[in-house]
Amino acid sequence: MIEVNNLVKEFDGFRALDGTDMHVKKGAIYGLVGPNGAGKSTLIRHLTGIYRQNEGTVKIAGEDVYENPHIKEKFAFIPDDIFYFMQADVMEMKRFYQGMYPKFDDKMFYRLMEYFPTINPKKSIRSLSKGMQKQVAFWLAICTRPELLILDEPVDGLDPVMRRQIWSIVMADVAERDTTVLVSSHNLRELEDVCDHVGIMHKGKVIIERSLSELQGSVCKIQVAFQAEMPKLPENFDVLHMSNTGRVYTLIVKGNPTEAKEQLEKMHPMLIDLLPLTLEEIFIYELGGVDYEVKDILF
Ligand SMILES: Nc1ncnc2c1ncn2[C@@H]1O[C@H](COP(=O)(O)OP(=O)(O)OP(=O)(O)O)[C@@H](O)[C@H]1O
Repeated sequence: MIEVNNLVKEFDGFRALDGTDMHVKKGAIYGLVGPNGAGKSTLIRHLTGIYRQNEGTVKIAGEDVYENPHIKEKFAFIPDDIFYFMQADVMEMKRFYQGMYPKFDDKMFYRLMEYFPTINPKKSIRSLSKGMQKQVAFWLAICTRPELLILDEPVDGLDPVMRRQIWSIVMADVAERDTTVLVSSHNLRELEDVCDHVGIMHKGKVIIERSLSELQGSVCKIQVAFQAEMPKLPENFDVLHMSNTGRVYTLIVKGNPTEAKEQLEKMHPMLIDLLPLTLEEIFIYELGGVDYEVKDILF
């Protein structure tokens, strides 16, 4: 559904995107993550046709995006800072969307109304809170029946109940219509629950692009305790991080979790346990700690 190849974007000689590649399959829920300034928003602005690239290609459903009005009917975009005609109310915005999106589903609009009980559709958007304005953005976006939903920090500013509500509406749409979702977020905990693919951006490049299960199968956390001191680990053991509380050591190891555990078992530990790694832990260890120095990427 999305094909980005060797994308370069320069601002006054600075390469915000430096040969970015990204591939998102139809029906995927793809989480785009990366530290501040990695280039996520710049990449999204190319996908939504706002920026023209210096080099490379940006395609949605096989078509070039820039200056292609036809492609805009296929996707809905919810940016971090939503733009509305502030004097307009929700009903007026709905009419505006209906004019722009031929597939706008009026019945769905009224069906979804019950999910947004605090929003009075006759009140001007200006008088709604920031979180409520975001709810309206989702409400209208889903009704456009997009093939692709592009979300930049989508649930920022929403309360926990509404976050869950919004995700359940999006997931239902994905299940029913095979919608593709690209979501950029810093909230890794939330992405972990909804995404099936992840792209990690760093310094203008997508440095890792994998299914979540592959990613979780390529680094592991092992807790291990030995009778005496910690023995020397095998030569091929690629330890990204090690900490201990007394004799219990916690190792973050690169590679296949089962194989890593089997190797340690040969050293006759008193205790050994394979623990799941969260996406947040993978992100931090893959990018080499809080300074985000990429030093241990072997993929
Ligand atoms: N219009 C612009 N003019 C000049 N530099 C820009 C412009 N837009 C982005 N940049 C630079 O490009 C780099 C990438 O910015 P971008 O906003 O894409 O990052 P991001 O990954 O979305 O960051 P964040 O997580 O903080 O939102 C940054 O160094 C930023 O300063």
